Amino acid sequence: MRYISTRGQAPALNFEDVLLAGLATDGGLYVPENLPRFTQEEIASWAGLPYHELAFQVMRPFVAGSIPDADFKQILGETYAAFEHKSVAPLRQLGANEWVLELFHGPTLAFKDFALQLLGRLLDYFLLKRGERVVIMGATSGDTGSAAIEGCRRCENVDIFILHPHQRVSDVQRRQMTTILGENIHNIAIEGNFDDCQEMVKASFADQGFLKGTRLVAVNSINWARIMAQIVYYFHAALQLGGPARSMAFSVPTGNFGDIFAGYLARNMGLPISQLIVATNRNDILHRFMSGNQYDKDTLHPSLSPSMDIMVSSNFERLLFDLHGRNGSLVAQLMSTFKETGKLSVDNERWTEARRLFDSLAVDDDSTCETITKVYEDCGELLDPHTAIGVRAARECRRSMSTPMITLGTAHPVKFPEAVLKAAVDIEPELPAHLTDLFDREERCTVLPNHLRDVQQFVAAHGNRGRPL
Ligand SMILES: Cc1ncc(COP(=O)(O)O)c(C=O)c1O
Ligand SMILES: N[C@@H](CCOP(=O)(O)O)C(=O)O
Repeated sequence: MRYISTRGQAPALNFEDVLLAGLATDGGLYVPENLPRFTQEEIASWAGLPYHELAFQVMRPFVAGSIPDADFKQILGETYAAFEHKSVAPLRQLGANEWVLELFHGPTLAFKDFALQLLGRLLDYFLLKRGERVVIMGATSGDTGSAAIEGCRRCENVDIFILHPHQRVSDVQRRQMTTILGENIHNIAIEGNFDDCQEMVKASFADQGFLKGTRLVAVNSINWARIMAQIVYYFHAALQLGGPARSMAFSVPTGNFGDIFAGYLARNMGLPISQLIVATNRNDILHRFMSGNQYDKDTLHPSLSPSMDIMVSSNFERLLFDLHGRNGSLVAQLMSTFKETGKLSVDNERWTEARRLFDSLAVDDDSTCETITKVYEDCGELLDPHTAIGVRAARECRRSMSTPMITLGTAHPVKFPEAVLKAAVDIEPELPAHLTDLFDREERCTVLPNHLRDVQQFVAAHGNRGRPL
């Protein structure tokens, strides 16, 4: 399998090199040159497979040529054994033909574990073979950071730097990152917002001189391997509810457009999906694009769903690439206009196509809390605020009552006590056994100003097991 850049100018890479990259050298994101497509019979034959075996079937074409089947199977077996629930991603029924796919039974209680538990193992696999040491830089609004640290903490050849917006992640999220101590683990709190953190990571890919020749690797969803692993659970959910013989609808709490892009790919790979709903919080650039063809930057507002406090949405570029017939020059022009003006719109035909592919809704904090309360009162399921946004959008945008509607349950409510408290439900979620002492653990974190140079100097000074590069 070969991967090409959405801006058309960077060299095509194989899976191993794409995993060990971040942004392409032309600033684009990598996508498969040809998407695999499965027949309905093939998909149907996977019913009842354990999660790691289904993952092998779905992801095998993407890693072809880079990992022998036996090694990939072993890595997947180990990856999904780290999840608490025997189904790995169980479905919970909320109402008539209405479900939540619980993606928070991994070690850090969010959907990011599905890809980052795998990514850490894949990095170890390739880096040990190559005898190479790399630096990881990641930006987080709370969940990617802890999942990346947890996924990579035992990697022998990795130094990891995670940037989060200072005082804009929940206490549980922060502590899940800052209490993992190790000479190769570095948490940096940036005096800015998530977009500032993400921009610094992307700028570092564009200019890697400060790394003195050490390779820079991404753990955010700009890394193709993240998207690849997130495709699997769409198949897993559909197969449990009678797919592919019947089609499904999915509602996806959305920020960086990675998780829903994985659903869009699952549909293009042959899984019958009749509706995909983009559910945002009040930071609604994606909803403004889907509903009015205006992908315009706005002020980023802190919300009760902090992990989705994102304005510039990385994977939107991957969609633009498809909408523009995979023409990299057109995408490069659009992205350059967006960089200069903070605004982007597409021609009417392409926008109509985007609207055919996705429905969307923006949900504010009050409606988020209302939904947490209602769902808890009606069926005893306590939603986290991100999932609640998905459920709200599912209920408001649903097109057919006879099609199963599945909302991705992206995080465990215990990570967001503020929203749960505001929703005034009579239950306080408890941290699972492996995290009960989270608030007693020592924290380590460096606060830095919102300046790229300070961050790059910090990385250069600590990038070799805490010593200078
Ligand atoms: C809990 C949670 N829900 C939803 C999202 C949105 O996912 P994506 O960025 O892939 O759109 C994120 C992070 O971005 C998250 O942490
Ligand atoms: N919500 C994310 C933001 C980063 O998104 P990613 O999927 O591109 O890593 C977070 O919690 O960090």
